[in-house]
Amino acid sequence: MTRTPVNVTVTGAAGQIGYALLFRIASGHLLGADVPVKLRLLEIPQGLKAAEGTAMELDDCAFPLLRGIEITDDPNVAFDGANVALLVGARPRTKGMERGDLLEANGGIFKPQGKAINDHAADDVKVLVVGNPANTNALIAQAAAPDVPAERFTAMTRLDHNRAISQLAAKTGAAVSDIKKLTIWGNHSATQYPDIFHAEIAGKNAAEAVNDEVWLADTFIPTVAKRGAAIIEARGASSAASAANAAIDHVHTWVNGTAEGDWTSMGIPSDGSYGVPEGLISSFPVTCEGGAYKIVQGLDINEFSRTRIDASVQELAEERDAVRGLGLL
Ligand SMILES: NC(=O)c1ccc[n+]([C@@H]2O[C@H](COP(=O)([O-])OP(=O)(O)OC[C@H]3O[C@@H](n4cnc5c(N)ncnc54)[C@H](O)[C@@H]3O)[C@@H](O)[C@H]2O)c1
Ligand SMILES: O=C(O)C[C@H](O)C(=O)O
Repeated sequence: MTRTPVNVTVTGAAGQIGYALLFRIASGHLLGADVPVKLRLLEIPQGLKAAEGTAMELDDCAFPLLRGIEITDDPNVAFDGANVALLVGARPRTKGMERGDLLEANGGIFKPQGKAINDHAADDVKVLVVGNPANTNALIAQAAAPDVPAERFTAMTRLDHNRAISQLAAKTGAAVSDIKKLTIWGNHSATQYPDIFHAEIAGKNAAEAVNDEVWLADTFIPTVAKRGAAIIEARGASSAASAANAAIDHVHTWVNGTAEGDWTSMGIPSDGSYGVPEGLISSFPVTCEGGAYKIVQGLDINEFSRTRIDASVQELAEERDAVRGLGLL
């Protein structure tokens, strides 16, 4: 049976994450090896020529699943009929720019894109925001799309989740595939909290296996939370292939489900669970099934975790108040 292609829109398509992302979408890693895709690439006018170059390379791969590429600088065209929207393009922080300036500049991007999704996307649209500050950009886009169910707007903390698994594997000598139920809580920022208290290594509790609170507090948490800055320092540019890989993982899991006995981390609108104020887009442990996610309930949060979750959530609330003050919500 021939399947109808899924429309996948990627913003910031000519950027470095876009370059690492598009070939994997077209080769079937985003949705599945039997799911044809049509790509829509959104760029600003200065980025269109480079996006055309990337599209030429995509053509040159002769991917069997790729059923078309459209390039545009108009969000209304880019999101028309979109089933999956990957919002990667964002305004990077430049010298002398304050956090408020960054939020305002990104408001100018994510508000119109949210409106375009509201007006033109397919009924089943799923949105992943990668562009930073990802959680608050997702909130801005979601607020501009009142006709789209709020839970369809998500922010990426899967890169943090993957980083944490890798650090834990390195510390314990375990295989990455043996580590389950790790959680990133809060914001995709240096305040995020990677939680190993409910994680398992080959079925055993990870915190007990590690048994080293000093390593946890002074090495593991800051290493994961500041990994983005460490990559920038080492590479001279922010993470790209690993960010693209995490975007693929995030959507693949959302659409195809979490494995039995495991969960993942996603930035999603809070329903008030775990004391996170309703509406904030915060990272939670979630399971996915049938194209929908659910927050894992009933986890016991100890004092060590509570303080750190609260600090990151507080930062999210401040970002929300700042964009509200700018009239973006
Ligand atoms: N959430 C995460 O884990 C995570 C990880 C890595 C990077 N990021 C963020 O992802 C974003 C993209 O990173 P990058 O390295 O690809 O940046 P980049 O500068 O290489 O590319 C960004 C692209 O976006 C385009 N763009 C800007 N405004 C746009 C708009 N209004 N519409 C469409 N396109 C637009 C630019 O022209 C550029 O081509 C950054 O904000 C970065 O901080 C997030
Ligand atoms: O940290 C950054 O600024 C880039 C990105 O968000 C990352 O986590 O690698």
